[in-house]
Amino acid sequence: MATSAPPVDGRPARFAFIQLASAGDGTDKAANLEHAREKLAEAVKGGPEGRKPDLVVLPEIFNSPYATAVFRKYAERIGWSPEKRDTFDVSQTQSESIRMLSAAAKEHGVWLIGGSIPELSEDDKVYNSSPIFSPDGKLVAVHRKVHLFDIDVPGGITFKESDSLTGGDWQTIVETDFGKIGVGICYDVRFPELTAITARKGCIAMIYPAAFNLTTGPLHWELLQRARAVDNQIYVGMCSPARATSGDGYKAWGHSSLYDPMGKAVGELDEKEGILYLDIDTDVINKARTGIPVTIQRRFDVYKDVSKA
Ligand SMILES: O=C(O)CCC(=O)C(=O)O
Repeated sequence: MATSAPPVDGRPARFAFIQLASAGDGTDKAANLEHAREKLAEAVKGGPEGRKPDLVVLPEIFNSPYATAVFRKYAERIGWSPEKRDTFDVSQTQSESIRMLSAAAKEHGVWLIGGSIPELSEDDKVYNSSPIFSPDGKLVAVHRKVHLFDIDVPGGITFKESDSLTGGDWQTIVETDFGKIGVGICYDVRFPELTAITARKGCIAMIYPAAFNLTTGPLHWELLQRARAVDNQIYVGMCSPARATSGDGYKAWGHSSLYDPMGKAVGELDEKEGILYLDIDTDVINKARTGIPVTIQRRFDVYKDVSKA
């Protein structure tokens, strides 16, 4: 039996989370895209230290209002599927958001988790989808939010994504030059199995474009990220939109943040628009796994099949 966890593959890297404000009231898609394009150009400059990030992340549903009634209206046909992973040609997509994001990733030479956008599928369903680009502008993956945000907290918040969205049915892992990264979207963070499997497949981080609210944000936003990070001894981060300061639309919690494998905050924003730079290091993962060796102490003989429990 192994006495220490095998080291993870990867190298130190820098992330930039863009806590984006909607342009105006959020209803003007062209303005939202233009604002995101400008903020991407700002993020790659690397802030006061001038250190360019390896990976830039945008928030959940950044090109449309976050409202079930309008997802279909804003939805775009991307045309990517896991079967087309090696052959997908971004110049053929009908999606203007994908074209803008691909061009930005290529122009700036960065990995890009392009937040999420409403996607219209070939069979006319609408998904909440996160496109991921390599530094040459290739669309390497699209994560469709697996777990839909259907909740009803009396006196708090009621939201039912399944009114207009369908849940995705694949897990998303991207192989970058600094390590494997898992991607989920917002409510997906509440399902520890997705993160556990991602970590066991060798990921160094799990990143969620997200948009928590003012009921569950203060209670669970930080807790869920730290729990996923400590359980799996990886980095876990969520990138939120900035909180809208006017109007009666969705009010996001903000507080984009990243936690390390020991549960320590690498960085966190408040609720306002901003760019968060975050440095990660695989040594931190390896040290955590050597010191607290849960990765090699698991008892799958006792909890063989969690789905049947
Ligand atoms: O899980 C939560 O409390 C919030 C989730 C959410 O806002 C979302 O999935 O968009």
